[in-house]
Amino acid sequence: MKPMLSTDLNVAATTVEKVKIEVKNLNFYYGQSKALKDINLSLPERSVTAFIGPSGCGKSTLLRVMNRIYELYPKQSAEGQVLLDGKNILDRSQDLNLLRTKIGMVFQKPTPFPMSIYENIAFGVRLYEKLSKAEMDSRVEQALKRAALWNEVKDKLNASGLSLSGGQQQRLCIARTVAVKPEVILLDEPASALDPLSTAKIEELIDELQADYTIVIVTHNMQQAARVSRQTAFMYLGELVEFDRTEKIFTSPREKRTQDYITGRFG
Ligand SMILES: Nc1ncnc2c1ncn2[C@@H]1O[C@H](COP(=O)(O)OP(=O)(O)OP(=O)(O)O)[C@@H](O)[C@H]1O
Repeated sequence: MKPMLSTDLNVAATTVEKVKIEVKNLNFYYGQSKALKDINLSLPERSVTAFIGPSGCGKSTLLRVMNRIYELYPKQSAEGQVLLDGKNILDRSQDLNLLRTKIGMVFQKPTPFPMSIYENIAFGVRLYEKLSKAEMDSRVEQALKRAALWNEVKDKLNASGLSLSGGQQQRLCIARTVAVKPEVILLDEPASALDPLSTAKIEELIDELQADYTIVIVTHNMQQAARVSRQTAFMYLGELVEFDRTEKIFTSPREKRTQDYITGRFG
């Protein structure tokens, strides 16, 4: 357990709390092009952290490093460390399957599998655990309840996941992520394709989930960052410009570039 120090620039909290993810001297490359420049930040456990900044500043790249999804693509590489509970997940000896059970990810566009609502959830669980039918039924129900979708789908668990509305599909994807019992949930603009009502539901859900999970959200929407997160990282041109408590970032940021961005002067 590593305490956060309130004197450090990259520290969001003033109280001592457990750091879940610590990014150290992280650089990221798409081929020759450097997309992340010496990023350092510590994310506290069981709270929501938002990444904000203008298009192309590296928010999604930073999120994608956190579960090594970039490794699926040739010519993408990371240098430095991302420590999950003190262990470097970028270390090749780390088991990728185990990592993916610990760190789940939800994408901008809802991506249900072309299978039933029930199977959308059971499929991922089966990859990692052998459960009886009753146990699986219970896991599916719990996950759907957690994602605030149970009441809407409990009578049609055999219907296709694709038959749901966009907002319901996104909650199904969150249920699918929650069902494998991760420790961290990465959300890449999870509400940007949704209407205001569905967006509000997703935000409520994020608020509830932070009691049990460490959540990182990339968002273009500054009001959303202000509503859902406890700490916010402002990025610009691949650099982490400022990281602090969300209230501080939005009311009295330390850096002029942050001030200019949050007041809409660029971006
Ligand atoms: N697959 C890729 N190949 C090459 N360069 C890429 C690739 N994906 C992203 N980049 C570049 O890396 C930089 C950071 O992109 P990234 O998608 O992380 O930004 P972002 O802040 O999430 O942007 P947005 O808000 O528009 O999604 C940009 O300059 C982008 O052009």
